[in-house]
Amino acid sequence: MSSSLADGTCVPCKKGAPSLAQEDVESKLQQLNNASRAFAWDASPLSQSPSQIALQRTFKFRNFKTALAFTNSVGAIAEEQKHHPLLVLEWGSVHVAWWTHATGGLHDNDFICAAKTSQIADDAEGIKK
Ligand SMILES: C[C@H](O)[C@H](O)[C@H]1CNC2=NC(N)=NC(=O)C2=N1
Repeated sequence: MSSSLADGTCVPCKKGAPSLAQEDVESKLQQLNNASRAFAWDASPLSQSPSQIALQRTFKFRNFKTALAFTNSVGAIAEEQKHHPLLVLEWGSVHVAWWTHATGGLHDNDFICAAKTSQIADDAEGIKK
C-alpha cells in the first residue's frame, strides 16, 4: 500500500530551519498512521534525550535474523534519503526513531522516512503484526 508520504523524497535540512508546528505534526501523524496497515507511530520524547520529540515505533520480529534484515533495510532508506534514524536492534525487535538533528525537531523528512519504514515493515519477513 503506497501513501503519498512514502512516495516523498527528503530534502537537505539547514541547521536552524524551523520545525513543524504542533498542528502540522498532528495532521501528518494522522496521515502517516492512516497509510500503514498495521503500524502506528507516535510522536514522543526520546528516552535518550527527553527534550527531543521523535516519531517512534517498535517493530516485533520472530527472531534476531529477521530483525537484523529489517534494520538493514531501514538503513538503506536512510542512506538513500540522507536522513538517519536512531535504530535499536535486539533479538526479536527493532525500535526506530526519526527526528531532524539540524532543527532539533520534527520535519517533513521524518514523516517521509517513517512512511517508507512502515511500507517495508508491511512486507518484512518474520515481522509480528
Ligand atoms: C551532512 C548530512 O547529510 C547531514 O548531517 C544529515 C545526515 N542525516 C541526518 N539525519 C537526521 N535525522 N537529521 C539530520 O539533520 C541529518 N542531517
